[in-house]
Amino acid sequence: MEYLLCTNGLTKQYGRHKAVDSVNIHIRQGDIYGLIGRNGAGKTTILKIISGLASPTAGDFTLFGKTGKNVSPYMSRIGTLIEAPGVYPNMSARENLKLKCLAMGVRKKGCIDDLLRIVGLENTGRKKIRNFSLGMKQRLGIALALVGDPDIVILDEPINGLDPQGIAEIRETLSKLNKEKNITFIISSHILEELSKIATNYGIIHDGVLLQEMTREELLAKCSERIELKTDDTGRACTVLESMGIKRYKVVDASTIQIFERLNDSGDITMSLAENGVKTMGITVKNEALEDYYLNLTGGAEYV
Ligand SMILES: Nc1ncnc2c1ncn2[C@@H]1O[C@H](COP(=O)(O)OP(=O)(O)OP(=O)(O)O)[C@@H](O)[C@H]1O
Repeated sequence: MEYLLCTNGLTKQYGRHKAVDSVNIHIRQGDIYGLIGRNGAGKTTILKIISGLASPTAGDFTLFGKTGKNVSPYMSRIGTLIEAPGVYPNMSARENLKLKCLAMGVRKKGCIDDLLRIVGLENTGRKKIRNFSLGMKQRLGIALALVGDPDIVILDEPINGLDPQGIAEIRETLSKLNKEKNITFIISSHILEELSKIATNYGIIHDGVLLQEMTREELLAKCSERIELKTDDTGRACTVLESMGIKRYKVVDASTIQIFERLNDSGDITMSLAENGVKTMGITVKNEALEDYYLNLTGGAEYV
C-alpha cells in the first residue's frame, strides 16, 4: 500500500459554498503532514471528514487500503484532537485519561502512566485541568488522542495560541512519538513557520482548494534564494531592473527590493544601477522566509 491515507476529489459543500473543493491529499506511513491554510480555508472540515465526524458531499478517501465516504471499521486506528479537547475541568489529567480509557475499553496496565510521561504531564498529580496552562491542556489533548494506540493522530491547530516554549514542547513530544512509535501525524496550522521544524510533508490549502503538496525538501528548495537590494531610490531602481529584463521582483519597503531571479548577477545589477545614477546601499543573497512563500502562494502579497 503506497499511502496510509489519501483523499479522492474530497468535497464538502455548505449551500452554494464549497468549504472543501476536490481535494487530493496523500499521506504515507510515518509522515508528519502539515495541513496549512488560513482561518476558514477548510482544514477543520477535511480533518473532520477523515476522522468520521462529517461526511463529504462528493469524493471519498482511502484509509489503510479501504475506500469510502466513511470507513468506520478503521476509524478506531485514528486518534483525534479537533477543536477544544473534551476534558473535565474539575478533574486531574490522570482522571481524564482514565475516563477516556474506560470509554474506549482500554485496560492495558500502566498505559495511563505511559501517556502522562510521553506528554510530560507525569508530575501534575491532583492538579485540576482548569488550573492548567494552555500548553498543558494541549498536551493532555494529545495524550487523550493517543488512548488506544492509534496509527494516525490528527491534531487541529495544536499549537495555536502557545508561547514559543509551549510550541517547542509540543514539537518535541510529536517528534518523539513519530520516531519511537512510528505514529503518522496530520497537523493543521495557519502558520507555515510553526510546522516548518517538524513536518515532513505539506499540503497548502486556500479557499477549500489544495494549492500545493510537497515534501519538506521541496519546500526548502522553493524558499531558497533571493537577492535583497537596499537602495535610496526604489522607483528608479525598478526601472533599471526592468531594463535588464528582470521581472520577478518585489518592493518590500521604501528602501528594499527583493529580486527572485538572476541570483548570481548581483555584481551586474549593482553596476547597472550605478551607471544609471542609483546608489546601492546593500545587496545580499537571502533565503525567502517560509511565511513570504506562503503569502505569495495564497495571494497575500503581490509581485510588482
Ligand atoms: N457547519 C457549517 N455550515 C456552514 N458553513 C460551514 C460549516 N462549517 C464550516 N463552514 C465554512 O466552511 C469553510 C471552511 O471552514 P473550516 O472550519 O474547515 O476552515 P479552517 O481552515 O479549519 O479554519 P479555522 O482554522 O478557522 O477552523 C468556512 O468558510 C466556514 O465558514
